[in-house]
Amino acid sequence: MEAISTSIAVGMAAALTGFLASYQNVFYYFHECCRNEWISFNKTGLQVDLERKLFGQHIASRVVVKALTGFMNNKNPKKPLVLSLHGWTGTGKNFVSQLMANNIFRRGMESGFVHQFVATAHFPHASQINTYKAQLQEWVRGNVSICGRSMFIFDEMDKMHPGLIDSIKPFLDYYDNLDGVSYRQATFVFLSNAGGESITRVVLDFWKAGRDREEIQLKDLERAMSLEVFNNKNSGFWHTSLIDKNLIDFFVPFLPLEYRHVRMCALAEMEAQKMNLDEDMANEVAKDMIYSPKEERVFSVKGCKTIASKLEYYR
Ligand SMILES: Nc1ncnc2c1ncn2[C@@H]1O[C@H](COP(=O)(O)OP(=O)(O)OP(=O)(O)O)[C@@H](O)[C@H]1O
Repeated sequence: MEAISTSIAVGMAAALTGFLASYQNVFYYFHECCRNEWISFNKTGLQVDLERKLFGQHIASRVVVKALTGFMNNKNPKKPLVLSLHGWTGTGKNFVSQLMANNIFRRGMESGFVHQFVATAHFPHASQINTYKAQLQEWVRGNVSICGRSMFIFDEMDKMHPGLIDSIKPFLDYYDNLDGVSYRQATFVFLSNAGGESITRVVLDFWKAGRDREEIQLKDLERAMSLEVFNNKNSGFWHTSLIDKNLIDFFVPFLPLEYRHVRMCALAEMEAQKMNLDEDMANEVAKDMIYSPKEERVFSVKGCKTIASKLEYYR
């Protein structure tokens, strides 16, 4: 009798465990959690997105795919992935961050594991730097302890207070863990306009020499770009040892966009807004943008920014 009741109890416990496990699976199917169902890198998806949606950025596309593939496939990275995206306004830095998030997190930028900071909006007052430092450190620590695969995007990095950049430095380093939290699976993406002038100079030289833009390689830009970032006294980077200490894994240059790219942006935006594709309107929009330098007028000063609002006007 006793044996029967024991086996019934064991059976019930097993059934309950099974029920709880499947309940948990159903729960996590609908509620985002730090598991593979919600976070997994889709390399092909990223490649396709970059090929189809990102215009004129052959180097950035290549570097981003390479960096993420290596990092996401490594079960035991030695440090978090740190990408620094540089270039003129409107050339696609935020856009690429979104494409990255979309191909790692099922909820993309809406994911609770993707965190975006904008220097001027989130940390506007230099006098409150100590409060910001403490808040930022706690925010990063808290979120990484919930999910190691968290992604942090820092926009306007060049406007960020040097002290604030310094305060996140330990998270980017090769530490096994800090106070019991390991940051090695996390991704940090820094966006800035620093380096934009140097990048433009190199692209202009290629253009003047009649060379194909696609011939430009990362090495053609890297040196000029890092010199500008280093020497720019207004840039937050200048004060810090992020670059000094090799904490940035990849510099990702964004090239200034030309008329043909702006045109493609206009067509893409029409598609996004479910409008009929109108080549003439795309030409008009592209023609109305301002191009620099003064004599050559090759590069759109605002890149593809403001295209969406311009379309409203032409409709
Ligand atoms: N290279 C590009 N290819 C396709 N679309 C682009 C590209 N660059 C910009 N766009 C479009 O323009 C919009 C604005 O660009 P985005 O915000 O990515 O620029 P940014 O480089 O981050 O600029 P900023 O330095 O001012 O923040 C994007 O949402 C996208 O729709």
